[in-house]
Amino acid sequence: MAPPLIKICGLSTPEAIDAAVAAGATHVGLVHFKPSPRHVSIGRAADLRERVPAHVKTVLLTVNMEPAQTSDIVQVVRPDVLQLHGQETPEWVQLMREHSDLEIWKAIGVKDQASLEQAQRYRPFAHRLLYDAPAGALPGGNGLALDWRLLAQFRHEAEWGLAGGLDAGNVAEAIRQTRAPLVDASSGVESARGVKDTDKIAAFCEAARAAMAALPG
Ligand SMILES: O=C(O)c1ccccc1NCC(=O)[C@H](O)[C@H](O)COP(=O)(O)O
Repeated sequence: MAPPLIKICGLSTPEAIDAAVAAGATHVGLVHFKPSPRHVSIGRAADLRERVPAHVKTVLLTVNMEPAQTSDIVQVVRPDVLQLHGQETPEWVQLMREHSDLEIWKAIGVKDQASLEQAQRYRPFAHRLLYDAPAGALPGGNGLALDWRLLAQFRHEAEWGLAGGLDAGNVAEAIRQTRAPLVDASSGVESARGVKDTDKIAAFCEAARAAMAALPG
């Protein structure tokens, strides 16, 4: 079975990066979106990225940013993965794909079966679909869960991951129901909005690993 993939998103301090790496996260997420309490400037994102060891992937998250501007930022931050978390169209994702060597993830707000089916339009262009709750006050990072039953019933033909309202207390059940190969948490590993909590990060990673290891076959 493939090793479990665990992403901790919305990291904005060196201490939070270190906590996620020490806890065994496979991916760390940097949010570049000014309205977010987790926003990091390009300079800060580049500094934080320097701190991430080679075995952990850095995910840079943007929202509805023009491809040309995104390319400029990518050159400075040098992430491993670009996570598009807005209303970027499949054509937009295709353009990014054609003009960069990066792994590209498209976040999808899942509200019903139809939205899940619509999301498959991104399959030829995105390396991974990241299923999240529908947008709330922010496009993501709202601590809201989607209906996991939708993913459990779906026949996945793309690489994918589960985000939205996950924490140490519910991630095992989320994995049991959906068999998600990648789980992603932000709000659920914070002590206050935008403030990451070392113990919660460690507990989340531990619970996710144990649940993935316990999956049958
Ligand atoms: O975290 C933010 O503030 C944010 C802002 C705008 C777009 C996406 C954002 N976050 C994405 C994530 O942190 C996760 O990929 C995902 O949405 C899970 O968040 P949460 O429900 O808080 O665990």
